[in-house]
Amino acid sequence: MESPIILPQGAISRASMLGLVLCITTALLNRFLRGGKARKYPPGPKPWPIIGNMFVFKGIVYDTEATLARLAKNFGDKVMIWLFSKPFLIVDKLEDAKELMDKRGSIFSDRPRPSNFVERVWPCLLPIKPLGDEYRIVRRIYNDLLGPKQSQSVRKYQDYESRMLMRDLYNAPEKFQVITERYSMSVIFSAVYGVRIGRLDYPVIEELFSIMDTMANYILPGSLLIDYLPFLQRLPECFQPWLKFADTMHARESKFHNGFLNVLKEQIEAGTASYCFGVDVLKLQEKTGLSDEFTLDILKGVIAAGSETTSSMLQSIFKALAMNPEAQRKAQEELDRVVGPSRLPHWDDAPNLPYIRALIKELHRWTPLFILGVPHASTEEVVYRGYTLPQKTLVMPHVYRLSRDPDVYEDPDAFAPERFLGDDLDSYASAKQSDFRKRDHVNYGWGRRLCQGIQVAENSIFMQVSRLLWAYNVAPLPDEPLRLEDRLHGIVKKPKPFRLSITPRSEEAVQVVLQAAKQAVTSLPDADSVVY
Ligand code: HEM
Repeated sequence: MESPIILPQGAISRASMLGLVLCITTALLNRFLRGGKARKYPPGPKPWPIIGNMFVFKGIVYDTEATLARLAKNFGDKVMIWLFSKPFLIVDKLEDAKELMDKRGSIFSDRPRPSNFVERVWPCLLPIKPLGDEYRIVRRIYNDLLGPKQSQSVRKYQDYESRMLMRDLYNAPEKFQVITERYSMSVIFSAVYGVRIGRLDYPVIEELFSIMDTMANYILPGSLLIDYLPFLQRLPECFQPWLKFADTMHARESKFHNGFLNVLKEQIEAGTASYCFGVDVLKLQEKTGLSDEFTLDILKGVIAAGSETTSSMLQSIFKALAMNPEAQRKAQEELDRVVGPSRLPHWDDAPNLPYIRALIKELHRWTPLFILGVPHASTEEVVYRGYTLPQKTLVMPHVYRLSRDPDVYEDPDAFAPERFLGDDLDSYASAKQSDFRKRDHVNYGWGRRLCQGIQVAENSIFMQVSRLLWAYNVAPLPDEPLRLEDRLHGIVKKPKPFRLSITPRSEEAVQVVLQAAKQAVTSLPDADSVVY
């Protein structure tokens, strides 16, 4: 269905004509101010008067990989593009990404101000929140919530759900993408609300997917008219129909999440609640008097940041493993030696599985979650390597290229977990290394905006990779060659639906998987009890 506020692809030129008239004064003023001093900007395509590189920007939104490859070929590893007077710097080199977003983190840790539409729907979505008091409060709360100790406390849900996942893969291997989606959703909802998701076809979960699908059309930068014509946000509210729609979506989402929070509150009252992040946030609310809305927004934010990301990563992992049988074989040899044939791998095995650790790092490097990572905005003008980067420059890490930077990774296109053997640091510690060459991968971002869910995510990935390879062989089907570049359009580039062969490694493995699922216990209520 066409929406009056989403920008259909062909409408950009119409939008720009309208913008041309209304932006002219501001843009000329901007140009005059910018041109005051002689500045050398990084190379990039020549901007059009007023609209800048709007058409290149459109290419980045709708045809990301091809457009970025063209820009790199024509202009090198640092490319500046302009959207009206807003500068964007695309970086392809790990050294530059580290220098800007990590070493100059005091300057490059802001986010672009989201449109008033996105702000109204997700007031507390930390990954897109600009710096400010509210950002600092939420970041501090998340630091406490998602730290190593709390992440350990929710491991029991990851263990439980991964047993269900292993069993489901045996029963319906062809549904591995849905099975993985359910696993990721159930882990994050268990961790946040203490409510598990046994099935994806519950009406309440269908409502979640419906909200997510609707919002996917609006959140991608460049998909709304106001992304191109931001001055429209200064019109009186009655002339901004998208705000009414934003309020409706926010209310719909709140209703959904309140259903989950109410189940948790009932459990707390009855004295039967298991530990989850919601328990901590409700205690904090009692202590500090946070409003109900803010409390709910904090919890919503964890779900939003942690569900699609993990699910997408886990699905890519299936594909990467199938494409790399030799690495799979080596991992299985290690699992057989360390874990043996009669039980599933467990947390305690992790320190004794160096190849699995290296394999997980390589999976992050080889098939990163984002092609173009989450942008960092600067709060002041800097001169970097002779180039001026104006205040509010958006640094866009080209994660796919960064993960194949030949200055750091030998034979970067090869899938070679061996490159990480001997690197015992976890991804969080590795991100803090001052030498960019020593960091394992950049899938969790940089500096002060580094992903706060690393521990939760890494635990989920360890459970899936170690148990999957212990129990199953994953291989491509003869009639379906697998290609990394087959991804869906969206912020998180999920793999397009694909098929695989997933077969048990032995009859004994099947028995262990079925037994482990049978013996698994949980006291968490299921989402079918949620009233929304
Ligand atoms: C494999 C899974 C995941 C990947 C690859 C991932 C990656 C990322 C990336 C690239 C960023 C932006 C970093 C930057 O701007 O430099 C980010 C931000 C964030 N992530 Fe994750 N993430 C994952 C899972 C999770 C999970 C499970 C949670 C929560 C439980 C989470 C919570 C967050 C939060 C709160 C932020 C915002 C940080 C900020 O802007 O200050 N993430 N993540």
